[in-house]
Amino acid sequence: MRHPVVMGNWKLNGSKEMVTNLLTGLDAALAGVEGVDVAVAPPVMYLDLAQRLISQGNSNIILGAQNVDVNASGAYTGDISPEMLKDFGASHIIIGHSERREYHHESDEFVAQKFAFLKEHGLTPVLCIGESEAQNEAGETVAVCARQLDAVIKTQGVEALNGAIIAYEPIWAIGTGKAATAQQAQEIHAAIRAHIASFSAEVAKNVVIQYGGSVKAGNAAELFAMPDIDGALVGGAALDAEGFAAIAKAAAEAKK
Ligand SMILES: O=C(CO)COP(=O)(O)O
Repeated sequence: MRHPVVMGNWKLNGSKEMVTNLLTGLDAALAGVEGVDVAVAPPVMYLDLAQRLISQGNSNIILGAQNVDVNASGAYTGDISPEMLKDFGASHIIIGHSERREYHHESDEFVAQKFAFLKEHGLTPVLCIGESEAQNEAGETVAVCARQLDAVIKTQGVEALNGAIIAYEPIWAIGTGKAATAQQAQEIHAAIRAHIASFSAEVAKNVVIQYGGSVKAGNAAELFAMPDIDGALVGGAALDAEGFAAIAKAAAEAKK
């Protein structure tokens, strides 16, 4: 049975005060919650503070980050390495988010390089895939997701997906309040899993596939009721401790 993972992607939001309030509130709101891995990805500036707050709390919040670069050290101004993320206890690292693919022109190949680099350093890639509205309307959703996955599978082997997390995030659903319906998302998740199964049934059975895009406390339960939706990558709703904890609880409840 796959263990659900609910992760908050805080994007470019935060201050020392906000990080303190959010993590303190989340720790309290998650008291007694079991059966779901809960992770947060603050901006890297706040990893140190987040690590300290999490270690003082009682719930096992997993620390993550929103990006990694592809060099280990040296003359790469502005870059962040896997070992630096590890140094602050961050284990679950988001790569290939559509905002980075779009605003930073990250290609499938570059994202795959990041994937390999994270694995090499023992970190968990949270690989985002997903189609634009135009691609969706053109019926290209599954082909786009398969192409984004194949950049990893065909260069690193399908076993590279063992222990990694895939986040299916349709771009048209991100920050729009227009989430995919549970049925729509299930259909694509099943197709993604079937694509992976065409390489290895075992890997496909075990890989966690999160849904992301306007997940809220109000639609989480119906999404998690779907057999191939193993958790969520949450943006806006992850900035509220109670609301985010409610999403995590819905995952724990649905996957009992
Ligand atoms: O991009 C997302 C998570 O990575 C989803 O963002 P929203 O939950 O704000 O739609």
